[in-house]
Amino acid sequence: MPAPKNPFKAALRDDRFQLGLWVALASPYAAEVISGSGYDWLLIDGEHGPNDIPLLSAQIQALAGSGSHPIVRLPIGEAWLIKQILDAGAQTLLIPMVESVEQAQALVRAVRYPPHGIRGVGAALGRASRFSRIGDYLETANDEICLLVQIESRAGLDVLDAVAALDGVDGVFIGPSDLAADMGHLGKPGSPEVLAAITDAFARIKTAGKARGIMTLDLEQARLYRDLGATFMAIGTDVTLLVSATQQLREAFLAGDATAGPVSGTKPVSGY
Ligand SMILES: O=C(O)C(=O)C[C@H](O)[C@@H](O)CO
Repeated sequence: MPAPKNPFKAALRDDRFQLGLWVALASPYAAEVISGSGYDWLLIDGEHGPNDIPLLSAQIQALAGSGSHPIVRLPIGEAWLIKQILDAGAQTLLIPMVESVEQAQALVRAVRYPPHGIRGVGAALGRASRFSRIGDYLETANDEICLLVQIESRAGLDVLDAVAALDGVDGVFIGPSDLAADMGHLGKPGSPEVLAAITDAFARIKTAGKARGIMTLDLEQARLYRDLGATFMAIGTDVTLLVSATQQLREAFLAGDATAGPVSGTKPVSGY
């Protein structure tokens, strides 16, 4: 029995657009709630969410069987962290702040077993092999791992073509917030200079035949990014949605406007 197929990697290979959401509440319960909302992927954020390996693993478990594929973002692309989270069952990783070809090459090797890489052999202890119940895991795992790297600085843009061309890099995610900050537009990812850099980056990634990823909290910007060729895109975060929905509901009630609730038109399950 081989390693589980990676539906997200297959979709990228077929150039099928994938819509996602950022999940940073560091709660398996919240992740499971969100997994019923129909997103193709959910980004479990180990960089800016207060997550550790056990919590990241629990959120991967919470999404099991849902239609939302878990993409785990590690805080840094260290081989030992990659080994742990792959053994825990992650099949798609997003690694932030890639700024050299050597760094990207090391990431490719970290997600692959020898002789093609350096991933430590221990999956028999982890969810990845269904605790050794997948007998052919070692021989079939490499092909079902999807490696996404983040280019989110001017240094990263300088090496983008070489990074995107690497065998084993399946997609490149442009981090608009960090890229804007590095370009001198802190807090302004929609700045014309940043948008021009993203537009150019998407074209270069497409030339390399790889998937283009991005995220935004602005639906108008999301449609623009989609028109620019985004292949996988997140359009919100659990944290900001929770803040806005709870605040809007209170304000609507206090204003006496019962129709303006953030989820008006959605009836709770009967017996609520
Ligand atoms: O630079 C970016 O933008 C990203 O990498 C996404 C952010 O880190 C995400 O946390 C939303 O703010």
